[in-house]
Amino acid sequence: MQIKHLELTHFRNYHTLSLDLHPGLTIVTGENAQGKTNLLEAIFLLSLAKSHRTNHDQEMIQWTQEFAKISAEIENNLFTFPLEIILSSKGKIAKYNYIDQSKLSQFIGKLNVVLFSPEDMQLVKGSPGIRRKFIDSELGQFHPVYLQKLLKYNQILKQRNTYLKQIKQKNIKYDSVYFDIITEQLIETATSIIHYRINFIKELQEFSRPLHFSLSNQRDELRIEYKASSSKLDYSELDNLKRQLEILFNQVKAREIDQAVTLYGPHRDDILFYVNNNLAQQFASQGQQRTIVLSIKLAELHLIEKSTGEYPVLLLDDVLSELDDHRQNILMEQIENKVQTILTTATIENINLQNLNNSEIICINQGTLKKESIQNVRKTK
Ligand SMILES: Nc1ncnc2c1ncn2[C@@H]1O[C@H](COP(=O)(O)OP(=O)(O)OP(=O)(O)O)[C@@H](O)[C@H]1O
Repeated sequence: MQIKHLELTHFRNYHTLSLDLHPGLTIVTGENAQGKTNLLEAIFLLSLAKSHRTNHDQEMIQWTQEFAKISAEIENNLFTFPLEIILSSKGKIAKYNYIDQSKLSQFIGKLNVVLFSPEDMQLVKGSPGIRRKFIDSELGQFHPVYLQKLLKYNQILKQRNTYLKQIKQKNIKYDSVYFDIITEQLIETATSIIHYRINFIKELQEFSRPLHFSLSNQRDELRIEYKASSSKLDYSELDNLKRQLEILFNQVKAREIDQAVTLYGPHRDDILFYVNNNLAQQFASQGQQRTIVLSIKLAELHLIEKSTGEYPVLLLDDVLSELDDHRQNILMEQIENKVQTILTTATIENINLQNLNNSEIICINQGTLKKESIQNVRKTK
């Protein structure tokens, strides 16, 4: 899958932009605050209908403008199609093939991307919420049904927590029949979310393990585990997961009413990373965290290819120059001639340009782009 053409109107510091994209590697370089990340953010938005760095769509509209528009021509194995997102004070319009998609879940994943940005370093040592967000957005991209289930789970969870609060505040009388019904609905949806997540983690582990091993110079073995919110749940026994959840919810009912919150479920699960059987959350160095995240991101490329039959577009925001030559080489081997990649960097000083042939360099200055041939840049380097 690749982006053939991208157009931006009033998007952050781009007043207008019209750009044909190279099918291989594009290196976007420029000083700080010139619009490199903004460009990747626009592409990410076309994939997941939301930004990777803000929850406020209005922030992406160019100051003093009424709307922002991002459109692109995408090519997959079968055909070429247009995607478009318009942001305004009235909300967000997402179009596939020029037709408004009233449900964003129908739009999400038409373009598949994998993004690796400096914030992803939080994946290993940050809060569990960051890891859940990661799993949700990756699964959501190629399993629209997962997104619907997640949406439903969050609605029921909110409804259940509101009910628990109302009981605690004595605003309403406890109705055990009603409470059992919403609990049952919550368990039903939780069961399928956990199934999806565990299968995803298994596949992620399968693909990332050999990548991690070679990235770490055959030194480190990576293991990824999906961790249940309660030690009473055994996720290796998936066949009776629903029953396990029913027993647990029954046991903690009184405590939940007392604390006015839903104590267990996928909204409190986590992912654990182990390197050579040591918990990475506790001990991994900056370099080891980077290697874990890189192997996960590369594994995702293969996972998406396995699931959709095509490699996604890879977006690397300011991460390549932090990698040593060995890791840069493995990354290049993985993407070469098969994954359209757009990477940003403030300087190309630390980037090994010698083996980069199927690529293009774009120099960016205050939202204005200029293409340079790799041979020219190599000469001046
Ligand atoms: N809504 C907006 N309207 C206009 N300009 C904006 C808007 N939002 C952000 N900007 C501008 O975009 C620029 C930042 O762009 P971006 O985050 O892409 O930088 P960058 O080139 O990736 O820099 P760095 O290398 O520091 O990460 C800043 O100059 C900022 O003022």
